[in-house]
Amino acid sequence: MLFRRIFTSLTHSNIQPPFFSSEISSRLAFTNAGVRLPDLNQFRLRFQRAQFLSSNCRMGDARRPPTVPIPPVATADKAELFRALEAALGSSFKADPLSQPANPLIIVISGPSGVGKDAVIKRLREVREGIHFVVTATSRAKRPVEVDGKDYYFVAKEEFLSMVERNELLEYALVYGDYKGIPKQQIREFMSKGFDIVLRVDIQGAATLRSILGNSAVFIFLVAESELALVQRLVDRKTETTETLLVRIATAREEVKHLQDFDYVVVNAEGKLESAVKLVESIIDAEKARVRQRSPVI
Ligand SMILES: Nc1ncnc2c1ncn2[C@@H]1O[C@H](COP(=O)(O)OP(=O)(O)OP(=O)(O)O)[C@@H](O)[C@H]1O
Repeated sequence: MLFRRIFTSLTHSNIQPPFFSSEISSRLAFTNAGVRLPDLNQFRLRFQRAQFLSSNCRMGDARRPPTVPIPPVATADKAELFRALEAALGSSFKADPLSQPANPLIIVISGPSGVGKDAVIKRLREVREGIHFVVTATSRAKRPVEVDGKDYYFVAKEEFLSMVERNELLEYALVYGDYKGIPKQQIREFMSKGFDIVLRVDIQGAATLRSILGNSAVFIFLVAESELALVQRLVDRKTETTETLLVRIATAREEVKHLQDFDYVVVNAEGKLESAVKLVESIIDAEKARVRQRSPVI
C-alpha cells in the first residue's frame, strides 16, 4: 500500500528521484480507469534502496542532499517515518486546517402567526451557542408576559418612524396596524464577533428581506402540521380576540402559498417542538459545511 501511495504521489509531483527511471515512468501509464501500477515486485528492492532528496535540494545540485531512507511502516518510529515521508514527498506535512472557518449566517425564520416562531427561537437559543437573536423594534403594545429589550424593543410610533428616517432598520413593515423593524446595528455588531444571526419576521418581512439579502441569507419557513393544529394553537395562546383570530387564520391561508420563496420548510408539530428545533439546528450545521459559503453584507 505504501509503495502504491508513494509511486502515485511521485507520478503527480515534480520529484524525480534517481531510481525513478524512464523505465518505471513508462510503466506508470495512466488510463481512463485510473492509475495502472507497475509490477511492484520487480522494483521493490530498488525502491527500498532508493534515497530521496530532501525538500530544500534538487537533482543536479552540486551540494548533495541529506538522504532519508523510509523505514517499514509496521515497525517504524512514527516521527522518523514522518520525516522520511516528508523528505520523499518534498515538503513537510502541514497542520493548517484544510477548510476555511464558516462565515456567520443570517437565518431568517418566518411562518404564519401562532405557528411557534417565538417558541422555536427561544428553545434554539437555549440549546445552541454562538447565535444572536435580533430583537425587533415594534410600535405594538407590550403583552403582559413580554419583556422590553428581550422579546421586542417596544417604542412609540413616532420613535419608530424616526428610526426609519435615520435608515437604521434593515427592513420594516406595518403588521396588523403596528410597525415592526429590524435594527441594522445589532446585526453588524454580532456578525463581526462571529455570531450567527437569527431574524424572526412575518411572511411579508421575509419577502422584503429576500429582495434585500437575496441568497446571502438562509430562509426557513415554519409550518404547523395542519391548519387545524395552527388554529388550535392560536386559540390556546389566549392572546387573540375573535376579530384578530379571524384575520390571522385568513392571512395564514394566504401565507402558506409563499412557501416556494424559502430555502427550507420545518414542521413544528403539536408537542414536537424539540424535533423542529433539531431540524433547524441541522440546517444551520449543513449551511456551515457548504463549500460555497453565503456572504451576507449588511
Ligand atoms: N410544537 C408546539 N407544540 C405545542 N405548542 C406549541 C408548539 N410550538 C409553539 N407552541 C405554542 O403555540 C403558541 C404560539 O407560539 P408562538 O407565540 O411561538 O408563535 P409565533 O409564530 O411566534 O406567533 P406570532 O407570530 O403571533 O407572535 C404558543 O402558546 C406556544 O407556546
